[in-house]
Amino acid sequence: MSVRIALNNVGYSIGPAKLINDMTCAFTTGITYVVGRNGAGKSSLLQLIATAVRPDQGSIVYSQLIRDDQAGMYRKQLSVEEVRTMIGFMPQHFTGHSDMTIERYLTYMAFHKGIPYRLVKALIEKWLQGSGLYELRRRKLRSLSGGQLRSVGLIQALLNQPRICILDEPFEGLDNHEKSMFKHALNRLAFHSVIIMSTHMLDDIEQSDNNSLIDIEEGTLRYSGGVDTVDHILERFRD
Ligand SMILES: Nc1ncnc2c1ncn2[C@@H]1O[C@H](COP(=O)(O)OP(=O)(O)OP(=O)(O)O)[C@@H](O)[C@H]1O
Repeated sequence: MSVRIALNNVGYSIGPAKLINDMTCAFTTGITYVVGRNGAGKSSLLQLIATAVRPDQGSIVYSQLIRDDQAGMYRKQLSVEEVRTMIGFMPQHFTGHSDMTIERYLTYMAFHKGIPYRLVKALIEKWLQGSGLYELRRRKLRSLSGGQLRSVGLIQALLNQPRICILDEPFEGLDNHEKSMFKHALNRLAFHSVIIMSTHMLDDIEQSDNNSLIDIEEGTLRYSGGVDTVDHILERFRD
């Protein structure tokens, strides 16, 4: 059932540097694009939501709509442990396990995510075929190009159709075929998952009622809302 992520006055610092400043916003089912200039705090925000780092001010509350025969519909607050089992995350500098082959790494990740043994081989084969990585499946991650490694990072994040999917610059370095395959997969996932992705590539922002956008500047929220009414925000980045 649907997940909601609410940030309440979230602040995050490293030493004296204030990376995220008093941020209040919420994420629900669909794709939310996170935009902002270099150094705006996009990666920091995604790391916070992915539970990779903790806020030093405010809170992040994860909840899920539950249907219960006795209690009816209600929102259950999720623990960090529960949230972590629901997250697919691709960080900005994804490396995976550089000594593993693509096939071995994805198999390892599939087991790690609890995908039943009997489904793993066919599932990975399908992703590798779709992304054009099948012929490279016995190559070690460390020998891949930036775009190929990014594709592996995206596959591991999407493998188990996570209810929460956090992707930092997912399309960087991908060719058109790879990009359209992953966009298609994300659009399908967006019907029942919260997808949050940062992007520099404004042309990749898809106009849809289901999609949202947040714009941050120097760690502060400048805009949070629909994608359709924000051409003026996007103009800021086209210069
Ligand atoms: N370990 C750190 N110590 C101090 N400052 C940091 C650290 N990591 C990041 N910063 C600073 O925090 C700010 C936000 O960084 P962040 O990587 O979140 O931005 P970003 O919007 O993702 O940038 P980009 O688009 O260039 O990847 C930047 O000014 C960055 O220099």
